[in-house]
Amino acid sequence: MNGLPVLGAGGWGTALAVNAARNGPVRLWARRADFARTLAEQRVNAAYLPGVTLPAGLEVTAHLGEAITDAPFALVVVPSVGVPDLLAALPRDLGVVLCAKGLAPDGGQLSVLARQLGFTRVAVLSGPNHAEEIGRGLPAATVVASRDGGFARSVQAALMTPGLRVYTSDDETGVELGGVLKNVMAVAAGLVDGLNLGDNAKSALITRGLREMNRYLTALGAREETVYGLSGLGDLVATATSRHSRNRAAGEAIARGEHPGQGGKVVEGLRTAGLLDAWAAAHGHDLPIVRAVAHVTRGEWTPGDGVARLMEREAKPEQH
Ligand SMILES: NC(=O)C1=CN([C@@H]2O[C@H](COP(=O)(O)OP(=O)(O)OC[C@H]3O[C@@H](n4cnc5c(N)ncnc54)[C@H](O)[C@@H]3O)[C@@H](O)[C@H]2O)C=CC1
Ligand SMILES: O=C(CO)COP(=O)(O)O
Repeated sequence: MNGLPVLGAGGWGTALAVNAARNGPVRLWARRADFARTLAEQRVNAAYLPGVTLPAGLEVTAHLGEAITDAPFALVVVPSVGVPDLLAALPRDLGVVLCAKGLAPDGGQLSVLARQLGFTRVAVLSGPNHAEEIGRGLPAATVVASRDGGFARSVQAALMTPGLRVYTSDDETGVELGGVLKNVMAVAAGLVDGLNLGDNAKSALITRGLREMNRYLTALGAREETVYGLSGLGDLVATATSRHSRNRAAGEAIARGEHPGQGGKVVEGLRTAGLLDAWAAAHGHDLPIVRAVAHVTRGEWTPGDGVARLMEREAKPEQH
């Protein structure tokens, strides 16, 4: 086997693999052998990305060693909970492109964890990128960020296609955390939708959510221009307003008193809200929307309580 390794055969891994196969061979790794066999035989990922045919240059394997042999780098596209174990199983001289939009178990960045584990070529990939649209080849743009500019450009070359415009950045923290935070804001946007609070409320939520993202990201060293780029504002808009978003749909379900599960597909914002709320409490940061989402998703506040607490905060200038 040869080609670009894409590790994780959910919706996003499959869409990235289909896109990269326009440039050359791709090896898609699925954790479960029976699932890998089904994908290889049916040439479609009916469970996570229905309606998208797997092209001929895309091979599927459940053997991790086979998937990465002789490859300079791999895309890591499993949900954030699975990233630590997968990284631990990879050789440290492999470049890793972290594509999950979630946090490490300690609430820190997955890119920081990768470096702690001994990886030296680390990049993050994030942007307004619904798998359902990229899998179909609809036009989209994304960002690959790495401290190592040469590595970012290699990843850019592997993923840039007529359907996907890939920009580079050296602001790893900004690009990574934009995608993490916007998921929580999308859950909040779903709560607004499910409660039928209207367009003004949704717009206020998105705008104040962006302000909250800006406070958190810049406190952690991100550049403000990154917050207003594709991986920040771009992905916030894409997710908070999308019929595809599982995070938005989970918020909507909670507001209606239903279970937030999305048919076995990962909803990163639910886990992230709790981790970020704990981080904010421990470090004296004010993240009111994150706090409301964490309390509502844990069932400690009703969705109505969450809205009331946000509306009743102290009066202040817009810039604060
Ligand atoms: N779906 C999308 O449009 C996009 C998703 N992402 C991010 O990509 C990451 C993966 O999401 P999706 O592919 O959408 O998820 P998904 O819910 O479509 O599929 C998850 C896949 O990961 C596998 N998996 C679950 N736990 C695992 C583990 N511990 N080790 C290995 N494999 C495991 C599942 O079997 C499944 O194949 C998430 O962090 C998500 O936020 C980022 C951009 C777009
Ligand atoms: O990250 C995404 C789009 O950029 C996908 O969002 P959801 O996980 O909410 O579906």
